[in-house]
Formats: sequence, C-alpha cells, structure tokens
Amino acid sequence: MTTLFIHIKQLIQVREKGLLKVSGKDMKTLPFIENAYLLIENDSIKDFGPMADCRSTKADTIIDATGKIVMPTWCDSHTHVVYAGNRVQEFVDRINGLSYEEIANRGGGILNSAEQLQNTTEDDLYKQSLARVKQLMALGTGAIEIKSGYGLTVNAELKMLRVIKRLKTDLKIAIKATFLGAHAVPKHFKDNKQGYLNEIATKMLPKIKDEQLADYIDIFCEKGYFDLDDTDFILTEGKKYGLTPKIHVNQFNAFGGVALAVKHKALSVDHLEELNENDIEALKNSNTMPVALPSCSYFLSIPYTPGRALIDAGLPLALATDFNPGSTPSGNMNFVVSTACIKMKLTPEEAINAATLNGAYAMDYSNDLGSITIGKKANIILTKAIPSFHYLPYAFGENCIDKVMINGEFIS
Ligand SMILES: N=CN[C@@H](CCC(=O)O)C(=O)O
Ligand SMILES: [Zn+2]
Repeated sequence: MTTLFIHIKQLIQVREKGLLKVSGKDMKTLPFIENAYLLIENDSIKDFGPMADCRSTKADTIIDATGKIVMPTWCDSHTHVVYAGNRVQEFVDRINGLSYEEIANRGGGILNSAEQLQNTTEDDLYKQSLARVKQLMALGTGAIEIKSGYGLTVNAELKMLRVIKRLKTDLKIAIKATFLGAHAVPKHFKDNKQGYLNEIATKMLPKIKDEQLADYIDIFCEKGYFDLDDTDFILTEGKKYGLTPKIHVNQFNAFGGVALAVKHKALSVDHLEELNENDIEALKNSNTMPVALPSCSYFLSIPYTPGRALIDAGLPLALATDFNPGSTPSGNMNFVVSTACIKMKLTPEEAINAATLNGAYAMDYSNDLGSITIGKKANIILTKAIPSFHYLPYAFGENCIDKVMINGEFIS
C-alpha cells in the first residue's frame, strides 16, 4: 500500500535519522523542502525530496498537495484526557472571583473530578475518553501521553489505567500511560498523607506492574499537594517498578522540584510557570525535557512558562496541551503552538519543533515519530492551501488541517 504526495508547497520538519531532540539555538531552524514529494509505504515514510528528484510516478494513492503544507503530526506529551464529566461549574465560579486554589481548598478541583470518576463505570469512562481522543486526532495529534490521577483509590486508579490500555489497543495513535496516583491527597486520607503514599507504594504500584499498565510515574510536586520528600519517595518507589519519572512541578511555586526530578533522571518536567535560575541550572547537562503547557496558563490566567529563557539558556523545550477538565479543557495542539508564539514569544520554527520532535522525545517516541524521516511512522498532517508554515500559528483559531494520516492511513 503506497501513498504519494506530490507538489507539496512546503514539506516541513525534514530530518536525518538519529536526531532525538533539538535544543537552544537549533530550535530556530525548522528544515523544509519547497515543492516536494513524500512517499509513504504501508505505515512508514519511504522517501521524500524535491519534486525534481521524484522518481516514483506510481502509487496506490496520489495526492496533489499544491499550495499545501505537509508535516509530522503533533506529539502531545502531557494530557489527562481520561476523565469523567466536566468542571463547568468551577469555570463559572472562577469567573465570579474564586481562584483555582480556593476552589481546590473547598473540596473542588482534582477531588471533584475524582468523585465523578469513582462514580463512573469503566465502559462509560472509556466511551467519554475515546470520543475526546478521536477529536484530538482530527486536530492533528498523532501521539499522546495520558495520565491517571483522577481515581485516587486503588480501584479507580486501575480503572483509569485500564481505560488507557484499551485506548492503546483500539486506536492507531501512539499512546504512553503515566501513573499519577499522587495527584492529590484523597478525602479518605485527609490528615494522613503518608498513609496514602504508602497505599500507592504497596497496593497500587504492584498491581500496575502485574498488568503492565504504565510507562511513567508522576506526582504533583506543589505546595498544598506533595512536597520534596513525598516526591523523592514516590519517584523512588515508581522506579523500583520500572517506571520513569515525568512530573508536574513549578506550576504555582518553585522550591527545588526541578533539581530533584533531574536527580531522578526524569524524562520531563512539566508546567514550569514559576521558574528560577537554579531550575535552569539544574536542567543544563541533563537529559530531562522541560515541557510548557500554555493552554493551562491561558485558561487559569497564570504566568506562561518562560520558554524564551529556557531556549536562550541552550535548553530544549516541548509543548503539550495538559488537556484536563479543571485547568485546561482543550486538547488542541494548534492552539498550543499559536499561544506559544503569541504569549511566550517562540518563533513558529521553535514552537513547531517543540510540538513535534521534542514532544516525541518527552514520550520516548522520537526514534519513530516527530519528524519527516525515512523509516519513521507515517503520521502526517496535510494542511489546506495556506501561504506558508508561519501561517499555522498566525491564524490562531482557524482550522488549517485538511487531512490527518496515522500509520499510513487517513483518519479524516
Ligand atoms: N496541576 C495538576 N494537575 C492538572 C490539573 C488538575 C485539575 O485541575 O484537574 C494540571 O496539570 O493542570
Ligand atoms: Zn497536568
């Protein structure tokens, strides 16, 4: 089965094999070929180059991409897309003056989502989540990470992770699963945080390992949630079960969580709305990817991650949605890329690098996804006719996508 795209206006993010992430100044370059072709064979990228070099004239499907951009699909390395119901009332409460923290302190927030999820059957949770993931795929996302963390009991956390496993089996999109049992202290452990952490270590992690339900271990390292000792404990316990750390840190306060995550060889540190020099120093000479979540900053009206400072310090940066019912009820990576340019002052080249190759890195997928590279999976966005790739973040809110291909097959 072959598909040949011809006369592509710009084929972007073309890379040699072996490049797993881009950092610092290199993020300003987004290699592309004008008037290009791209040949897909079965589920992989077989060949590409300038039209003048196009030797293949036969394929099962030929697509004339005149005026259009072809690029790798978005790699969304931070989502909570498996959740039950919504938190619309909290949205209205915030408009009327309550803060995110005040809502959480009143028993809303994560605990509200946990209650809704505990009262939802696994099948219903699967259906709600499947609909969301399909929506994201149509918006150009070809790989996602999904977290647990709205269960907060042994059964409900396992329910979430089993739903993620079903999504992995049923959908073509690449999915990584993260265990975020330490998302908040549940009501039944109020005043006994260590009791809950012990439950995670002794009851949840062994079952997760038995059923092979997770790739990563996460914790919400934040004042009022889990401190540095808790984070050290959970990451140590998770690693005993083969789970790599990938954590929520510095959303509202910076107090050493980044350095601790680096010490634990975290794959990524996510949020970073509050960032200081020590955090930046800790990330230098590490393999940990900083991940910014600009839709969360937009929705909560909190500071944007200082992405410019990270890149200017020579570091890499990834962009992700944080799709969840409380702080970011949107999984649209196109909006994330626009917002990173508009609010964080990333160039379109930097933002697209951050949302493709670096996003793939933050899920251990950059050997297979995140760029137009021979041998990588054929996860492709074909845009509508647009002036250039710079138009993608510029035309925020406009749907510029014509078709999305996942593993060599068009899904829309
Ligand atoms: N900050 C922690 N967790 C989620 C949101 C949790 C919620 O409000 O439901 C986040 O990444 O923003
Ligand atoms: Zn999150």
